[in-house]
Amino acid sequence: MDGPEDTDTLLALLCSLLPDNVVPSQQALLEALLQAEGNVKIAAETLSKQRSSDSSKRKRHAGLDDWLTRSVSPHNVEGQSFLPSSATRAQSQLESESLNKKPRSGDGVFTIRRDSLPHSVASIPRLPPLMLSSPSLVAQHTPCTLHLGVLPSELASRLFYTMLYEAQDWSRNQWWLFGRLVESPHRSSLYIRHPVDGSNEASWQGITRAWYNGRQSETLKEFPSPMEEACRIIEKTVNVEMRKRRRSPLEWGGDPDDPDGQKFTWRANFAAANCYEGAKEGVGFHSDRLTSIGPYPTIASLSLGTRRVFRLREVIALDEIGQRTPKTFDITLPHNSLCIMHASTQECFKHSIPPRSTIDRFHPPHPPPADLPELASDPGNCRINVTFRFFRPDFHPDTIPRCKCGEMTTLRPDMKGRQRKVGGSVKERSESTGGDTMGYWWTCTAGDQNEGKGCGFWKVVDVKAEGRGPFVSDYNNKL
Ligand SMILES: O=C(O)CCC(=O)C(=O)O
Ligand SMILES: [Fe+2]
Repeated sequence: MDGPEDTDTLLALLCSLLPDNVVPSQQALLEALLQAEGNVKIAAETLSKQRSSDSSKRKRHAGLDDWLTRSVSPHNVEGQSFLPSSATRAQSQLESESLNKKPRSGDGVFTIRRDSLPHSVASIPRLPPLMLSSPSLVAQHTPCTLHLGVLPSELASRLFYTMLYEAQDWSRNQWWLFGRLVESPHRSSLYIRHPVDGSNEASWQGITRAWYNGRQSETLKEFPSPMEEACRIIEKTVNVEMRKRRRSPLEWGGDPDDPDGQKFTWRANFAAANCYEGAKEGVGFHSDRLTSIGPYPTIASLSLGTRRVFRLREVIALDEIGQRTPKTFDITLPHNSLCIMHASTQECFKHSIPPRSTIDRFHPPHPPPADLPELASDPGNCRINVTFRFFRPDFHPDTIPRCKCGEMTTLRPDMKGRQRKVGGSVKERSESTGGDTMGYWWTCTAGDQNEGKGCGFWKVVDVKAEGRGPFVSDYNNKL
């Protein structure tokens, strides 16, 4: 999973730490986070303790709401994130520094952070999530498709048990936020498929460092055999689906033909696996890091075990703010379902697995494989997610620009349309002309690990000058 870039991740983390009977408003959550200088554990303790004195607090929250609303002015509606995302770090370096500063004595916490407050949290009304309860509704409203019962039932069970066993060694991602080390509320791991483009595994090791937010400890594991079996089936499903869709110019165009002469073949060479144990584990809103998978990637996300809600939230461009409200969609992902995040999902939406108060118990339809050692986790209480991805050779770690910290930079889409030349609604961006209207940055994210201190490096991506490709657009030109 990716490092946190925004308030939502922080809010999700905070929610996951709260007892079921504590359900504060978003403003109350933000206030607690500010007071705790971003330490989610302290914020959670404060909120839990404050619960008994609700009536006096309500008065204070109304005051804060009022203050937040008043603080919004046309020139500062820009930031949707509580923390400036790395993509905007250069222009909001000062904000970022003020966020990392400890409050001076006598400073109201709101006074010192006035410029960096989450304007959009206060200013952009959020529509309640719309539940998309069938594959056709998913396809109609989002750039994703949902495929139920995608694997043979026995293989789905075998892969579930295998990954649950593997998950015992997975770790929680960690990163620095507000000067504190925070931890993802789920465990994850990265897997490599062999052979990868004829290159040796060592050449991809750099990717694990970036993947695990700079921690070198993890080594790449190979796909276990049921994952390989599943991957072959999933590749077929993805290719059938992709061939029905219009391709975006910046998508990978390097594997134009498969052995059957079909145009464009999607394949997976890496997989990121996640394990969510119990109702409270989840992942906050994020879009997947594009550094290795490039623009407009296709990601095939397999769900195994207990069903959970996958939440997608539109990110609207700055010029759309005030004109329309970003939509949020909930998709229930049952055991053995595949959600394909097609091209543009990462550019136009953020996604999350929100924590719940309860989850359905999962009854695996098959017993564990006889040769598998005993599991430490209760299978009825867990969800395994495997996201199959294609790491592009033209975005190999050796070719990724380094920032002044000496670390690999991160590829970020210009989700809010800051540098977009041609205006383009989310619909236009997701449907066709993505390559023409979407810009990208290389940005420093070294601060995720280095006690929050990055160098603020960012530069606009120029895929041609950087010698990347081939893209779908290059392929089309040759026709
Ligand atoms: O568990 C899921 O369905 C989502 C996982 C995810 O967002 C990720 O691995 O980046
Ligand atoms: Fe993700």
